[in-house]
Amino acid sequence: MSSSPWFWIVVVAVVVLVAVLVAGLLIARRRRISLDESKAADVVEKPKGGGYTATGGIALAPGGEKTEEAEEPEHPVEDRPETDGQPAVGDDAAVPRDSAQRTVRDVELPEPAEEAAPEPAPEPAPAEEIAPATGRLERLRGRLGKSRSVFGQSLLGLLGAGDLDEDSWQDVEDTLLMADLGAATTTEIVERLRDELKRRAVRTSEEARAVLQEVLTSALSTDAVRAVRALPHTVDGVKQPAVVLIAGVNGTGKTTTTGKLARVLVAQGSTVVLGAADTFRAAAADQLQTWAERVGAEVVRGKEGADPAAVAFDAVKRGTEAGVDAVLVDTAGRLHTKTGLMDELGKVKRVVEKQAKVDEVLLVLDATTGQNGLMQARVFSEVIDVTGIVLTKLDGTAKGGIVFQVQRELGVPVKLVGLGEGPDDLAPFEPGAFVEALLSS
Ligand SMILES: Nc1nc2c(ncn2[C@@H]2O[C@H](COP(=O)(O)OP(=O)(O)OP(=O)(O)O)[C@@H](O)[C@H]2O)c(=O)[nH]1
Repeated sequence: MSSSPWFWIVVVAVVVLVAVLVAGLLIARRRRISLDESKAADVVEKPKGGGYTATGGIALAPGGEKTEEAEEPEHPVEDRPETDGQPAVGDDAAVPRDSAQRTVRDVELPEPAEEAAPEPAPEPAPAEEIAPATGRLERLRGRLGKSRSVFGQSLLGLLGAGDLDEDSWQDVEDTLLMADLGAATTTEIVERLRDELKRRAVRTSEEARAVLQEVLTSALSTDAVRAVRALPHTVDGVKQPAVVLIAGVNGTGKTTTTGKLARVLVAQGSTVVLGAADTFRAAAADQLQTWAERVGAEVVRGKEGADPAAVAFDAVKRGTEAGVDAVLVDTAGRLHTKTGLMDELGKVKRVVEKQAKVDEVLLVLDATTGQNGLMQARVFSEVIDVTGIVLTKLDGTAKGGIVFQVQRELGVPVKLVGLGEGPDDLAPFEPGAFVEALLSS
C-alpha cells in the first residue's frame, strides 16, 4: 500500500512545491534588499560633479558668481524605482507590476536665472510748479497778438463794413494769403464766406463776426484725433510706455517742445524718460537734461556723435524696463534737403520699433517760416509717418494762418501750439478757441 504509485506522486508534488516556495522567497528577499536605503547607501556611490549624473554629454555649469556648495540630491538614485539597482541573472526584464512602488515626488525645478532688476523710474519730483494744461490756449490768447491784428482784425474790419464789392472781397483774399492760409484754403474760405453772408442776409458787424468765426473754425476741423498718444498701454498684459518721437528741422523748437511736453505729462502724474537722440549738437542733450531736471524726469543720452538710433533705442529700453508711462525722444534736427540725413530719421523709427511700437511722431514746425515750414512738412511725411504737428513760435508771427494750410496739406492734425519760450507756453490746439483768440479785440 505504501508502495502505491499515488503515494510517490504526492511526495514528488510536495517536494516540487516546497522548492518553488523557497526559490520565490529568495527572489523576493533579494528585491527587498535592493530597496533598503541604509544598506544601498553603502554600495551606491554618491553622485559626483555637483549632483549631476551625466547622460552622455559634457556637463557644463554657468560661470560667474555661483559658488554654493554642492548639495546632497534630495531624491537619491537608490530611491528611484526606475533605476533600482543593476539587473541580475534571473531578474525579470521589467520591474514586476506588484513590486513596491514609490509615490511621485515633487522635484523643485531651478528658478530661471534672473536678470538684475532694473532700477525703478524716478518719481516725478518737479522742482518747480507747472501751470495746468487745461485752458492754456485761452490763457495764452494774448500771445497771438500779431496774427490777431493782421488777420483777425483786418478781416473783421472788411466784413463788418456791410455789403462787400469785388475790391473788398479781393482785400479779404489778400489778407488770408498774407496770413499764410495758402491759395486753396483761401479760395475755399472766401467762397463759403460769400455764400453764408448772402444766405443769412448779414447786416451787422456782430453777425459778420459770427459767420467768420464759424467758417474759420470749420475749416480747421478734422476727424483726426488731436490727443497726443503719450499714455501707457498694455501689450499681452504687460505695461508699455507710450513712445513719442519729436522730429523737425534745426531750430524749430524740438528740444523746447520735448521739455514742455514732459512738463505737461509730469503735471498730470505721468512718469517720463527723455531720450536725447539729437547727438549732433552736444548742447541739445544738455538742454534736454536741464528740462528733465526741472520736472524730475530721467534722461538717456549718448556720447556726442553717437548713433541717434542707438540712443533712441536705449531710451525706449530704459523706459520700458523702468515701467514709465512715456518715453519722449528728441531726434536729431537735420536739414530736410539732405536725403541721407532724413533717412536717418527713418532708421531711428525702425530701430526703436524693434522693441516697441512708436505711438506718436510729432513734427515740429516753426510758424514764422511760413511756406518753408510747409515744404519741410512734406519731406518729413515722406520719410516718416507723421501723426501730429506742433506749430511753434505762433507768438512771434502774424502768419497764424499756416495752421490751416499745414493741416489741409498733410492731412495730419495740428495737436499742439508753442506760444512762447516759457516752460509752460505749450497749448493744445483747439480750433474754436484758436479762432476766437484770433478774432478777439
Ligand atoms: N517765441 C518762441 N520761441 C520758441 C518757441 N519754441 C521754441 N522757441 C525757441 O526757439 C529756439 C530753438 O529752440 P530749440 O528747442 O533749441 O530748437 P531745436 O529744434 O531743438 O533746435 P536744434 O537742437 O538746433 O535742432 C529756442 O530759443 C527756443 O526758446 C515758441 O513757441 N515761441
